[in-house]
Amino acid sequence: MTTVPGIRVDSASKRFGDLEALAPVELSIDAGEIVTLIGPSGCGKTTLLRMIAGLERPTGGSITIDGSTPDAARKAKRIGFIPQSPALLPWRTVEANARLLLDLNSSANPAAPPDPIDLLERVGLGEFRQAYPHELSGGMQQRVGLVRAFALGARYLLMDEPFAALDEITRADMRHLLAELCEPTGAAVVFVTHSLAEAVFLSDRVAVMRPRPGSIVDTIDVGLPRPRRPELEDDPRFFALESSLRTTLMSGAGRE
Ligand SMILES: Nc1ncnc2c1ncn2[C@@H]1O[C@H](COP(=O)(O)OP(=O)(O)OP(=O)(O)O)[C@@H](O)[C@H]1O
Repeated sequence: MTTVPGIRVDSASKRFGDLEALAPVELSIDAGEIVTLIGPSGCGKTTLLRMIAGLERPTGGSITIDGSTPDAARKAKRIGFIPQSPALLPWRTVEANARLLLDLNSSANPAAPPDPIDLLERVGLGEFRQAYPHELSGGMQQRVGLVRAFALGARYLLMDEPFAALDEITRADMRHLLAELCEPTGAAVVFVTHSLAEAVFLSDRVAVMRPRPGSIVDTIDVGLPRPRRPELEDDPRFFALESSLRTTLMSGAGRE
């Protein structure tokens, strides 16, 4: 059997009753690529992400991950899903929360996943291993959420506005941290956001969406070298890309 590597969204569409949430969408994401979905509220970003995660079934078309169904990919631990709120278990310590997905998925991942303790050190939470979630700030909790997802060693990480609830400064720290974590693991990321800065800083490509019905109107190649460092946000190329993405977003929403 030939395996098609990466995430392939082939004319996938979604209806909720009478509502056409997503018109047929085409999207290909290669191994190791970081792709952002951006667009106004209600354009179907979460719906598309949930279909890729196998949490919603497309009404039409198909989605494959390394040649298998999203459901099979999730069961094989190829996919990690990171929601807006990290939903840590209050009765488990930081370290036990970081290990949670490993504990729930007893069969070993074929690719040796990174050690959660090392990851906690890398994200600056080494001293908080024995703390409980209520003792942490929102940004620290989301860092535990990232560690928990990366510790699973999944090849594909699907993130639904993971930093939306954080203040601007913490949010910037988090995107810098995420970019750093992605490099050694080589994980591909599909990242949903409303933030132009997050889209430009993190992505290899940005898929711009519009609503009624949800669709991808343009895909922008960011073309900046990786690894991305925080200084990039002072680079004129960063501002130029942010501005061009804003224009595409406004015209996609019919506001030009
Ligand atoms: N389970 C559901 N049942 C019915 N309608 C739904 C369901 N999930 C989403 N929708 C509808 O589908 C459309 C797309 O929703 P979705 O949450 O994917 O948009 P979004 O782009 O992620 O929005 P936001 O940026 O506000 O999170 C919306 O009109 C929404 O009301």
